[in-house]
Amino acid sequence: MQNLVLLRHGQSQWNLENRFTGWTDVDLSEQSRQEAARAGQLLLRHGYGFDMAFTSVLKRAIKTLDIVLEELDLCWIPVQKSWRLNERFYGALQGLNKAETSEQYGAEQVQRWRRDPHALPPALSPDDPRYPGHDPRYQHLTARELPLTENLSQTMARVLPYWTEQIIPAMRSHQRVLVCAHGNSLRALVQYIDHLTDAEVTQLDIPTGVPLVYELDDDLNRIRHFYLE
Ligand SMILES: O=C(O)[C@H](O)COP(=O)(O)O
Repeated sequence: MQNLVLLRHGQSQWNLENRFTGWTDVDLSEQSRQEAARAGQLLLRHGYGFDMAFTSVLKRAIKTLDIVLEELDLCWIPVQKSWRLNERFYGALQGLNKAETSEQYGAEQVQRWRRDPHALPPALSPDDPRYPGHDPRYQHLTARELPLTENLSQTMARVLPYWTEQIIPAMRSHQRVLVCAHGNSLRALVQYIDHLTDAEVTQLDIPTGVPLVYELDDDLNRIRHFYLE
């Protein structure tokens, strides 16, 4: 048996301000540093150790991971960063306040954009300053890979190659793995690992800063999973 730990970054400044974030590279809030430290302490107390970690190219996940590794005294382990673990790209909603958007479009529509795995938020145009093609960290991406908007099933489609080509091989070579990512990139991963239906994933919310432990058999099938308390 082996463990895999998934962790959503601590509260970001825009989680706090209730704004759609997506690929916007906002920082952690003050509170989240404590959340991340607590996640690290919990992992330490329950005896979890790691040989390698994976995260996105967004600072709220990177900094959360740094704080967790600091608590575990594991700052030295290899950390691999990829855009494929980024938050779901929220298109033209990025930056908007979620409550104000509900007032404008109706709560039901906004809930569909947020949770329905096939609902596409309004798209950006490539000349929008929020388009990731303007950001040097995404320069190696093809035009097809650069999103204008994304639903959860598209997020899953770009997370899965990373899962099968990087994370699974690390676990197959018995590396103990920590993945620090985002609410929706983790929802996509959990839908895949747990074989959730679209109806089930619509109900799924992953809390910030709480380690989600998967116990996997030798074929990396899920035995059980639980949040560390
Ligand atoms: O990108 C965001 O706004 C959040 O990280 C996730 O938001 P959601 O819960 O509205 O999907």
